Amino acid sequence: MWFFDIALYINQPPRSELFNEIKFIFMSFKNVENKVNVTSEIGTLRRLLIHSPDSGLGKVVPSKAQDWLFEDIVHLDTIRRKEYDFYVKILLYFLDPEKIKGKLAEIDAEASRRAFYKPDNPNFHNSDKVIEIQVLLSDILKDKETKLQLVASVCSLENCTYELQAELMALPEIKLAKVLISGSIDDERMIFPPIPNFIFTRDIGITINNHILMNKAAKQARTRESVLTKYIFFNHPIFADYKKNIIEISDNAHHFLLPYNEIENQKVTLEGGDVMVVSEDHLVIGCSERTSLFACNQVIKTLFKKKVVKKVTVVKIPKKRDYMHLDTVVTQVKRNMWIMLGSLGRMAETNKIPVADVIVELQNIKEEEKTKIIQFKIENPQQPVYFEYLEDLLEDISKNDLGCTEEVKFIYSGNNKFPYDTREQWTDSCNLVCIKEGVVLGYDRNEKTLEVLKENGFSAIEAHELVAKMESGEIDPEKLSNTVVLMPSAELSRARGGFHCMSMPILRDNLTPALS
Ligand SMILES: NC(=O)NCCC[C@H](N)C(=O)O
Repeated sequence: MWFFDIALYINQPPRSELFNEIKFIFMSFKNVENKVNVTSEIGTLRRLLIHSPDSGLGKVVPSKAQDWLFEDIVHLDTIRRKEYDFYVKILLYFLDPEKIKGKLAEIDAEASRRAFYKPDNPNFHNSDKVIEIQVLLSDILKDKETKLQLVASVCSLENCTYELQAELMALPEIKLAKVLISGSIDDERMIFPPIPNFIFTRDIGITINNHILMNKAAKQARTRESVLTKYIFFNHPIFADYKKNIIEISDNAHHFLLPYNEIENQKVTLEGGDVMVVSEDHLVIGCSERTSLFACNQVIKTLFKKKVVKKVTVVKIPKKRDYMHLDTVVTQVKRNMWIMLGSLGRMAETNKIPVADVIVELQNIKEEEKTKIIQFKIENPQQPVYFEYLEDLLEDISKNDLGCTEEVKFIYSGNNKFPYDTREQWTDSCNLVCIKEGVVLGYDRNEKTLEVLKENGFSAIEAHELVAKMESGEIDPEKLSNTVVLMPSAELSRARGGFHCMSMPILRDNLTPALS
């Protein structure tokens, strides 16, 4: 079998002439229930995994907020009632309207005490389209063997005593699922840390066509999420037909023989926010703070060997907290429209603050911060193609993978004007999720970016207004187009992720051919 190492290529200068293989996508618009299939970032969303803020978010203390990857402590009731619940409502109107349409007044009545939104409550919506991961966890815990294995794994990870392990084993599954996620028993007793980032389900795994690539968390604060999801993917009936299609990546062979100080540099880590299925044949991976070059290398080899995709592009972005995953700097809005941070693309030069004398070392650091883009093809991985700018890659995807004939447009965070570009990227201006092509959810606070979206033909509607109008019938979700839904964000944005991060699509419609 051929062997190649992307590290050999990533540091080479980009070639100017790009080789574009023209290929249009003609795919069916057929959906089958309980199917796992995602072939784009923008096809109509049919099923996804989400996780509503659990009580663990309300246990983040200031001294641990940064370690647990939150920028601040959040107010639990506000984040649920005034923010995340709107996300659930909107997803249900689009994906599973029977659950909500005509019932909103009762669902949101004070007397209902949010039962519809609580996964451990008998009146929980329990949608099989908008799938709450805590429900999947409690489902698999009904099996004694799985329960035994999972409790042992978590207890080993969290260094629990044998006595605590026995106590957890004795809990009924619905309660146990809650404890394994929140880290607390009866909401009172903290037994291990919360996993507040579990709301960012994008990062736990990625559906690539009919395969699922599992993550390998880079941060200790997210390792329990990986353990829980591994058991879910391998044991829950909704993934039963796809067991052979679950892809795990592993540490490099004999990594344990390396001295500790070298292990750090050779880590294999991958988080879903770095992985985008942009077409049936093409996967884009960010090599970032969270996803290592070694992981990219392994993913490419595995996907090519299994023939899951034909093309993988690695986008190396600066390893910075600000841009922890690729989807914090770029997401797709329509087949010919992308939203991105200008400083990582062609616009990098335009809003730089002038520096009089830049010393050579600093220049080198700047060089390291440049985005590098390299594309591997299954038929000849040893001859990769380089793209100079992110826009070049995105334009190539729109035109050559998705068959776009119109002009490809780039919406820049904060209109690419300092300081709004960086401020708004920090609060996820570039992290939008498509419910269907051209209908996206994003935070309400990124005003400058929104202005540019509006200039490019988008209307904006506040989440509460959209919900009211879908309930009254004034707006038909099927007919909505070119719209950005402005989601309340005061608390959620402190967790440093947007709606792209808060969604793990498992089924999207395939894109229909582009109209020419
Ligand atoms: N895909 C994403 O960008 N996810 C956001 C993750 C935010 C979370 N606080 C983290 O730092 O991991």
